[in-house]
Amino acid sequence: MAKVTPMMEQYLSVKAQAQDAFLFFRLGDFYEMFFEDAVLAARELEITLTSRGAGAEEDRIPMCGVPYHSAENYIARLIEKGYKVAICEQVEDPAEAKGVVRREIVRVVTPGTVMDGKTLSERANNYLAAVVERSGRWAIAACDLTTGELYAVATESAADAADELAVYAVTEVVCPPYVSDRLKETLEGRLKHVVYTERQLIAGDDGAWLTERFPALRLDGLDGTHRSAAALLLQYLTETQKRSLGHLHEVRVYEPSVYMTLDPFTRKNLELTETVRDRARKGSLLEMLDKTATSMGARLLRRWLDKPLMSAGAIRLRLDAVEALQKNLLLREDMRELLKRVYDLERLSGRIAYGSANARDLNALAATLAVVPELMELSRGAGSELLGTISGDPDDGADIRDWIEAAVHPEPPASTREGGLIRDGYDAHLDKLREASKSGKRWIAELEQAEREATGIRSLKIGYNKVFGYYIEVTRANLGMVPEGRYERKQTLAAAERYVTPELKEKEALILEAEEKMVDLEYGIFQQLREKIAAEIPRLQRLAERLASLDAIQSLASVAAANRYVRPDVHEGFDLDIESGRHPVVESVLTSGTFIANDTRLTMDETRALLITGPNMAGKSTYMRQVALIMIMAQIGSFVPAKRARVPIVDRVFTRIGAADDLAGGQSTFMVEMQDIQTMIAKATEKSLVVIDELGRGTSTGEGMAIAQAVIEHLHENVGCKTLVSTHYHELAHLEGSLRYLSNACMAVKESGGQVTFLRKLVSGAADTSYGIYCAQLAGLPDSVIDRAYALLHEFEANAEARAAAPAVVGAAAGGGKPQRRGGAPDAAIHQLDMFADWNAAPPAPKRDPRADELVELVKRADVLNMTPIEAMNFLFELKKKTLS
Ligand SMILES: Nc1ncnc2c1ncn2[C@@H]1O[C@H](COP(=O)(O)OP(=O)(O)OP(=O)(O)O)[C@@H](O)[C@H]1O
Repeated sequence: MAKVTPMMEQYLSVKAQAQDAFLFFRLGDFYEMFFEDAVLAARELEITLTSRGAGAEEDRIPMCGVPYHSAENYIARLIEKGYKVAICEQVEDPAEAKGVVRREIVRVVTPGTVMDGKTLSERANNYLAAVVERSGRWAIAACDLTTGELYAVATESAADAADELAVYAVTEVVCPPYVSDRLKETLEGRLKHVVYTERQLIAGDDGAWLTERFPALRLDGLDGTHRSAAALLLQYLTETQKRSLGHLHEVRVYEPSVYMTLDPFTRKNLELTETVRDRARKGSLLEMLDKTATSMGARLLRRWLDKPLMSAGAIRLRLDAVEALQKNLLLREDMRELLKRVYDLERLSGRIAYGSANARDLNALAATLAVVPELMELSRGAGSELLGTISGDPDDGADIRDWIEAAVHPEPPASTREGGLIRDGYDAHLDKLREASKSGKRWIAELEQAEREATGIRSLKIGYNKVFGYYIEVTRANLGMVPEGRYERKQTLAAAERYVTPELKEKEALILEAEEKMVDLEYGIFQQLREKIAAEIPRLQRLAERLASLDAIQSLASVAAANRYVRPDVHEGFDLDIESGRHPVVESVLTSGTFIANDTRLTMDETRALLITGPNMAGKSTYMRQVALIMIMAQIGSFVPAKRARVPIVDRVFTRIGAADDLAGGQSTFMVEMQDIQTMIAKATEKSLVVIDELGRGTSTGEGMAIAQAVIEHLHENVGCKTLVSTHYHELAHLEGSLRYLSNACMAVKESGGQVTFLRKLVSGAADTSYGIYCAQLAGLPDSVIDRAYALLHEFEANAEARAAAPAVVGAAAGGGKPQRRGGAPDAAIHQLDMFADWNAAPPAPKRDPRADELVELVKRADVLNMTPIEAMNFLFELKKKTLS
């Protein structure tokens, strides 16, 4: 483009500072976008693309725009789609500008830095993280800009860093390019909707940079790697926010080992915060546990669930507090009622720091502070150490509340630029101006009466509009009575004429001047107050944290009381002993009393691993998940769904479900499963809990079974962790004989009159069958298919028996014999029924056809789940050829 207009020149130079964002360029009442921004925005926002001349006529450029008053909506839509928006405003008064009005970017909104709008959930944090790598250590600095929380943690590998990022459910990651490549590779799409923003590390000394730019920021405990991450994060925030970040006043550093590690897959699979099927909060453990009354409490409870504790002392402190409230219904109810009056102090503080809080926000702050003394009084009386600490802090923000109550009008408008913000009597000058404006208005009201009398026009009115100011209005019928000379015509309407008089004009000038001054003065007073409060933000944040903790504890106590949960006895040993445990979520959706409770005993000296076989639909997955959930609940300080529970502290919970259940995940799910198993084997310790549902299902039976056995043996021999494995491979039951600490268990069923009832009771011993065909029958498959399936099964079993008669090929890895302690026969009342007992006596097996055997063998060996469609076609073609040959 040869020559551009001065305005375009300005646009291009501003755009150069916001390459990776849409530039919303303010022109009058619109934000305009040009060039590629315009083309893309028109498509994403479904708005009309136009063009305008930018210099020479042939250089028409694409453009589109959105009205500034509805820009928030458009910005939110772009952010939701993972874009960034740089907002460029006029920064000088057009009247004073020489040439093009100066324009600057005032803020860049990005997915990780949204401060308001509907993109932001009230009950969840919105984290932005910076990630750096230094000599193999990966540090993360994560910040929720809306609340001012700022954390730093360093991990030893990219995989661990990825786990941490998943905990924060970050929406945006700022990192150098090589780090983003590694993270993307490690996360492999497991963290959905993350925007990667590539930035280089800051040049020079991170620590010096931080102290120079953020002198008030506390950096205790940060090492060099943490500091790099914090500096990168704050540099990005400075670049995008272009304003005070006074509410970020402390970086909290922690060791990853102070919390239980839960990888993204385990979180997802256990449905801790959202369900697998529709990623909804409803149906998750969080939804079950969340009876908080405030958004702060809801966010804190989620953070607790994201990071279960590892210290028995800290867990017991929380449990004591929960117990104190669980036992005291009245206290709990009173607390809840008071908490309902508490506003989101964390986000209010953020808005105050940002200078975007309005007068209503300050009133909300005062209303919140008003509740604090009573809440703390209740908390003090509850009789728990943690509640005592929370209420022991004497700061209730009474001074801040007084400032607000003295100054701010009880019912102010949402805008801070229209006056009406400040109470009468607060500022003498403002009162004077108000009086002047009021007396002017009184004078005008009196004038109306006087003019009616002077002219004899009874319908004469004095009105006001923004364009013409005050005027005297006379209807057309009365125009003849208008005094000649004294009234000056100003505006003609269809039914009336409007006039002014010199004295009305003079009064108007006085009133408007007073009002303008009043608006400015009120805004000035308000701003001063807001800044004064901004200096107290660390206090407000501490208070917010105390209130959030009360709410989270109150929530856990309410849930415990409502669902008959018990206090777990948490200890640092190995043994797990749950009497009559229940699955908190499944139980809540079943009609009361129908959930069948089950015991769990995993001990160092007897059973460390359970191999659970049993029919489909019998409740294996539910049972294993319930054990994991109970352990996680205990470590966040929650009561648990059981009659009694002694729960050891675990460092990690791993879960893995069969590949076939995870098909939505992508192409090679079996590969992903194996990678997860690899991580599990590498990371699990004796203090971990491993839950594997349908191990090795994604490949052929032989290989699947071999892998399952090898993994179980490895966990048993080399790790010694608590393990729950469910399998369809009943053949693996023999492992009980060779693995000292493994026991068989199964889900009991009862049969009567050809009907199978799942009893959902875990009993010792191995199941004989999966009842898969029975399930198929329940699902309504035609009788012909069911009959044929039974016939084939019978045949397969006969083959298997024949093979079993040959020399054994599967040897036990565990050396040494194991005492005979097979699980024993199931309860007499509960038969591990052999569905095929009748079958053995039933029609003789069809005559053996070697060709059919070969086909069956081929089909059995086929790894269908890992075949491409073409391979599957070829395979089918081969089969067909063989049947014809
Ligand atoms: N203890 C229980 N009490 C009552 N109902 C239960 C119980 N456990 C499971 N259920 C019900 O049984 C259904 C099947 O349970 P689950 O998915 O755990 O079975 P499964 O043995 O893992 O089956 P599959 O092997 O087919 O995956 C669940 O949807 C649940 O509603």
